[in-house]
Amino acid sequence: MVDKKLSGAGLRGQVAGETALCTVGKTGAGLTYRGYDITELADNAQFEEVAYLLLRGKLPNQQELDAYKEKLRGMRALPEALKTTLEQIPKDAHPMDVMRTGCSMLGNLETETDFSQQDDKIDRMLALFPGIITYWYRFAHEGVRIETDSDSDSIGGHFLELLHGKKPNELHERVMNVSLILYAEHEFNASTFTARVCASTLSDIHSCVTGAIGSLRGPLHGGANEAAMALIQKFQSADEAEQGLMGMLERKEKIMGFGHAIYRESDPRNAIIKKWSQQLAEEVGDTVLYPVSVRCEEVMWREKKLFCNADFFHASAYHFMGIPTELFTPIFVMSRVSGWTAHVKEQRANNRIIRPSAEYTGPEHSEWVAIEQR
Ligand SMILES: CC(=O)SCCNC(=O)CCNC(=O)[C@H](O)C(C)(C)COP(=O)(O)OP(=O)(O)OC[C@H]1O[C@@H](n2cnc3c(N)ncnc32)[C@H](O)[C@@H]1OP(=O)(O)O
Ligand SMILES: O=C([O-])CC(=O)C(=O)O
Repeated sequence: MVDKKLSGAGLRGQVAGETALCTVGKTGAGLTYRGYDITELADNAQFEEVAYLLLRGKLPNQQELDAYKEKLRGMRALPEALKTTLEQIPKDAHPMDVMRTGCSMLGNLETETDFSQQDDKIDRMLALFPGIITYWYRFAHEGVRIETDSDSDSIGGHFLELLHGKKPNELHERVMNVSLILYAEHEFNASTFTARVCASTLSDIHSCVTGAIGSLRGPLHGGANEAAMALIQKFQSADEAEQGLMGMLERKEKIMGFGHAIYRESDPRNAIIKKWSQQLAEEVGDTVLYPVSVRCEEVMWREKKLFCNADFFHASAYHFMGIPTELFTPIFVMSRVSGWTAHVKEQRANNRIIRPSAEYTGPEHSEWVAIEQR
């Protein structure tokens, strides 16, 4: 993909606005949040610290971070009416639809009536999203009504604790933290652009995020981590994976978790999550999924010069932590809500309604035909 053209359909390569939040692929491969390199953030930061950076414009000092985490911990309780709504959603619903409904319902219960409330509304979503998805999931699948408070100090640890009903080990909490950092922000991707378009009409924050969840759901965007899992699970060995992929490429099928709209050489998030996936594979004694994933990566590069994006090794990493596949994209939501809402704030601070033009390709003039003559 080295000679990838950033032009043509899909608004590719067109500047659609300004942002001080993020650069993607500036050197062909890099990713920065407010100037900080993603590798450094993943190595050193807590997700809450990164959310603060995106939403408040600077890294917090220790006191600020402690206060921010304390605030988020205090906002984890689900309103009763939201629990009732979640209990109505069928067991076979897609969890992304549950997230969308959960966010939308929250907007009814705790409406943002004035933009001066935006920071509190955003923090509430960050604090509440793990509870929304796990409350529904465990009610629908196990028939239990869980408490959505936990002692966990981090959003990632909180999610795992609610999902599994017990404290995660240190490695799992760490990987969740890294994963949430990697997924937090990515410039004008489809879901973020959705949020900004909605914000540009001066709509409320829950509408912006609800729309963004809908855009993230698709397999060409956030849904790719689930699709990647479905792919690697089909194979019993690396050799079988190679054979399977060659067949798919011959049939010109899309391989989910590969390629990117902006990066030309690699997605810097891949090397990071791949390393953690390997550690988790060692922890669980995996001898299939990780080698299968590595072989897929090798074959795709050798055959198509296509590289793994952020989603591919997330699939095995999440699986090794016992996370059901259908919850993969909702985790993306728990993280990206920080980026989406940082963009909403940025859009609101310097707004003009986003309304591009279209190239008309329809008929020049159509003669009116009465209904009985059609
Ligand atoms: C966190 C994220 O959202 S990352 C993205 C997650 N999405 C996926 O993993 C889905 C699979 N990947 C894709 O569909 C694409 O690579 C996208 C949507 C990410 C980017 O789309 P585009 O920018 O339009 O792709 P691009 O212009 O690089 O495509 C070039 C060629 O490579 C092909 N190609 C791109 N990705 C893939 C893939 N994963 N598998 C097979 N072929 C591919 C395209 O079909 C295209 O071929 P063509 O010229 O014969 O039509
Ligand atoms: O930037 C994109 O088009 C998709 C992506 O990787 C993301 O949103 O994380």
